[in-house]
Amino acid sequence: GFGHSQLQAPTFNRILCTSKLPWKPLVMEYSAKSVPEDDTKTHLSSKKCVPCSANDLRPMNEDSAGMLLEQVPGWDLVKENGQLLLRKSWKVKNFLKGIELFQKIADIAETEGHHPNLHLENWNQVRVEIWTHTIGGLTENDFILAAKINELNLHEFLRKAVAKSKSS
Ligand SMILES: C[C@H](O)[C@H](O)[C@H]1CNC2=NC(N)=NC(=O)C2=N1
Repeated sequence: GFGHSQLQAPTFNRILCTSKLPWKPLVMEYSAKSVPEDDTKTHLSSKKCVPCSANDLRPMNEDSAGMLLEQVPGWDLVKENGQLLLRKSWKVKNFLKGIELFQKIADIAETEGHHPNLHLENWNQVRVEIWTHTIGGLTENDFILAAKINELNLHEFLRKAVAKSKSS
């Protein structure tokens, strides 16, 4: 087996917040067009990703991301090289289950037109990272995709849930 430490983010990544922690936003408004203002009560998983064009999307700030993070349990908010992203890890039963999980996630991504980075390492460690590449940051699209991935029934794929890192 392997220890939890191997599943944690590399040290140069700063985990800002996990969705299990309560988030106390200092700023109660979403930034600019990252999140439509009249739309904040609709559950993310029932929304649709919008096309990502740098013209009308701006990356959301940490406070906004922290608020939306509450709606995507198990996802971490990570800052990497000054850029925010969403990350979630699972330990799958075997390599092929990892590939099958990728296919399920890919189906969602293709339907939404929004795509995560998929990692399968050390035969059974799956890590999914999501951000909006076109703008180099997080938009509501990323949280919508994370919420839809959360709706997958992963029972047949998982060995057991990967423990979250204890530090934050
Ligand atoms: C037009 C279309 O929305 C873009 O090409 C999409 C496709 N999927 C994408 N996925 C992600 N994660 N970020 C993007 O910027 C992105 N761009």
